Amino acid sequence: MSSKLVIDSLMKHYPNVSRPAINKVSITIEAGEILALLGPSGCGKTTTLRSVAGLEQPTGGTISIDGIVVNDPANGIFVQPQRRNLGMVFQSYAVWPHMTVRENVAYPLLARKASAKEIRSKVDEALELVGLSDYIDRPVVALSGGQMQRVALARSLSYKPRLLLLDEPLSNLDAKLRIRLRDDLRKIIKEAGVTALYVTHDQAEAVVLGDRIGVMRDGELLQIDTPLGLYNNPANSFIANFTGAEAVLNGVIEPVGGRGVLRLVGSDEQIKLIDDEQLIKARNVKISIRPENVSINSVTEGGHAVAFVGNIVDRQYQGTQTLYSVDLYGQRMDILELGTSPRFQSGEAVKVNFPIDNCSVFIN
Ligand SMILES: Nc1ncnc2c1ncn2[C@@H]1O[C@H](COP(=O)(O)OP(=O)(O)OP(=O)(O)O)[C@@H](O)[C@H]1O
Repeated sequence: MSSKLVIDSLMKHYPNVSRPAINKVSITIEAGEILALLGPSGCGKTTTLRSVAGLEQPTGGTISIDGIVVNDPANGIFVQPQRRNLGMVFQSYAVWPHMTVRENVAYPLLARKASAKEIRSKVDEALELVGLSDYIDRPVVALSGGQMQRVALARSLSYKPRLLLLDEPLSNLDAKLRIRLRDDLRKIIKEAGVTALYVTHDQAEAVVLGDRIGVMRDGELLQIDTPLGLYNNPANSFIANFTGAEAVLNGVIEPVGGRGVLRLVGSDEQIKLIDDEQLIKARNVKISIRPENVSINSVTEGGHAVAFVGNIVDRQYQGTQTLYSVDLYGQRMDILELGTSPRFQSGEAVKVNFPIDNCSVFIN
């Protein structure tokens, strides 16, 4: 059974620290949904997760699980962690080293006084879910890091928690394992049908795992949206940047008949028309573009709706792709081209095809 989690105006003030670690954070996670909480180190994501777990006492706001309030400091309500029926997986492999895989996964069921028959079937089911059925009698210390995290996950899911909380569970794994377990994790969580809160500073993890992503900075929740929404309509330049839009160019908007014409500083070419009044009023704006959304062509190739001529100043061959640094009217932008053979040289003039629908415009 999965549950709905509602976090409302949550606050956490640590004693003797002026800025709150979390500041009026409100998030609703629907039953069966995976919400990834993304943000740089120190933004307050772990504090939010630990508050939901009951391991941290928030100083304001409320948390409720399936309509039952578990935290409400203003009214003296605090439900102990063990009474919240949550599953947790952390960065460190929290497994019992002296036990086998079976004993580890059975542990929370024993603590809940389940019958031997029930324990057997639930352990089998949880290990099947994480793909470790063949390792059931192995001591956990004889497993790889990735397998230990699968044990930790199976142990957290075996007793069918109402919510699964995961705090950077892939951070200690090497790159290849991290990607494999990342891809499997979503399938496992969805198959278990459990509501999940997943904390990470890795945007790729958030995108692959989350049904929605919440982005935090300095204790505040800046935006919450689907991965597609977040990537294509970031609310501000911090989010655009944090989710990988590396090129930020200076733009200017000229008002024409109630609308605004967006141009790149130094160029006469119209990029697009703008209707946002605040942007038109600001005039000087930032245009953020993802390197992978821009394409480049030889200057001799055919036209494109909005194309600028730029010069390649540098290129970095990355094996499966090449990252070009291009000068555009005195501004630098990165452009990424997939493929194992770079097509352009440093110093070459190229046509830069501007992704009109995929550029975000922000006030300076
Ligand atoms: N016990 C504490 N006392 C005082 N300040 C704390 C305490 N624990 C955390 N903080 C502060 O609260 C803020 C949020 O910390 P938190 O651990 O939630 O961030 P985070 O986004 O999870 O970062 P990381 O990814 O590095 O764990 C930080 O500024 C941190 O320094």
